[in-house]
Amino acid sequence: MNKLDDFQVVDRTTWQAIEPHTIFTKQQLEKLAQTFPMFDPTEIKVIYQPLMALLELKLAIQSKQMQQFSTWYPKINAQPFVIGIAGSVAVGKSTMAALLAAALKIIFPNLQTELVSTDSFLYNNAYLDQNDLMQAKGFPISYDTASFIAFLKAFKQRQTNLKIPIYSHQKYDILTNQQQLVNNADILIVEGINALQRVSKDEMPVDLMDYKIYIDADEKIIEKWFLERFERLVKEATPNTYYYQFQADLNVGRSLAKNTWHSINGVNLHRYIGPSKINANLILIKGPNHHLEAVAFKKY
Ligand SMILES: Nc1ncnc2c1ncn2[C@@H]1O[C@H](COP(=O)(O)OP(=O)(O)OP(=O)(O)O)[C@@H](O)[C@H]1O
Ligand SMILES: CC(C)(CO)[C@@H](O)C(=O)NCCC(=O)O
Repeated sequence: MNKLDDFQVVDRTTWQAIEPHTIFTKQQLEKLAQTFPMFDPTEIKVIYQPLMALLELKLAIQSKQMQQFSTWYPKINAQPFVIGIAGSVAVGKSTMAALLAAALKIIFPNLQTELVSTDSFLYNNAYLDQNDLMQAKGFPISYDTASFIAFLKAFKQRQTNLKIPIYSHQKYDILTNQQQLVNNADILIVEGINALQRVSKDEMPVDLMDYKIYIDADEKIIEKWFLERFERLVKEATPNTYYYQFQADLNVGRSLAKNTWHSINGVNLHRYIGPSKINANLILIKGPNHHLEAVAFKKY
C-alpha cells in the first residue's frame, strides 16, 4: 500500500478557504511582507494565515493540557512545543521556518520562540574527510544524531543556556569559533533535511516533536532552486568563504553544483529525506515560484 494513502490532499483553493484570513491585521501582514521580501505577500496572506491558524489551534490545545497537568503534578513543568520542518536540500525550510517564527511572535507575543537547524549537528568537514564521508554530507551517517536527541531532550526539559554548534553554508562547515545559545523557550522550530527521519529503533528525534511539517516539490524544481542558490552564494561570496573560489569561473561551479545534486543531494532525497515525509502531520506541496499547490493532512 502507498503510505501516502494515509494523507488527505487538499488543493490550494480549498486550503485558502479553510480560514477567513483574520489571524493578522493589515499592518502585521505588511510588516511580515517587508521582513520577508522573498515571499510573495499574497502567499503570506492566503496560504500562511491558514497554516498559522492551524498551529495556533495545536499550541492552544497543548498549552491547555499542560496547564491542567501542572495542577495535577506540581513538579512537572509545562513542556515546550516543538515544530519540526523537513524537506529536501534547498526546498525552502530555513526560509519558511524564519517566517513561522516571526508569525508566532505576533500571535503569541508572550511566548518565546527559538529556531534551530539540524545542520548544527552535522559532523565537521575534518571528521567527514577523515571518515570518507564528504560524498555523504547530509546523509544520516553525517549527523551526530545522539547530540541532536540530547539537545531536544534538554530543551524539552526547559534546561537553560544550551549551546549548540553553528553550520555555515558560506563556510561550508561547522564554525570553529561560534556557538548558538538556545534559551529556555515555549516553542522550538527545528528545521533540517533529517528532522523527521527515523534513524534507528532507539534514536527518534521525530518522537520529541509535537507538530511535523514536510515541504515538498517536484525534484526538477528543487534542483533548479538548488542551482540558483548556488549561484547566489557564489555572487555574494567574500574571500575566505567556500563559494569564493567559483567566482573565477562560474561555469566550473555550475557543473560542480549539477554534479553535487545528482551524486549527493538528489540521492539523499530519494533514499532518506523523501521517505521521511510519511512521519509528517502536514505536507506542503510547492510549485515553481514557491507558490503552494496543495496540502496533505495526515488522516490518523
Ligand atoms: N517561499 C519562498 N519564496 C521565494 N524563494 C524562496 C522561498 N523559500 C525559499 N526560497 C529560496 O529558495 C532557496 C532555498 O531556500 P532555503 O535556503 O530556505 O532552503 P533550505 O531548505 O533551508 O536549504 P538547506 O537544506 O540547504 O539548508 C533560497 O535561495 C531561498 O531564498
Ligand atoms: C548542509 C546540507 C547537508 C543540508 O543543509 C546541504 O546543504 C549540503 O551541504 N549538502 C552536501 C552537498 C552540497 O550541497 O554541497
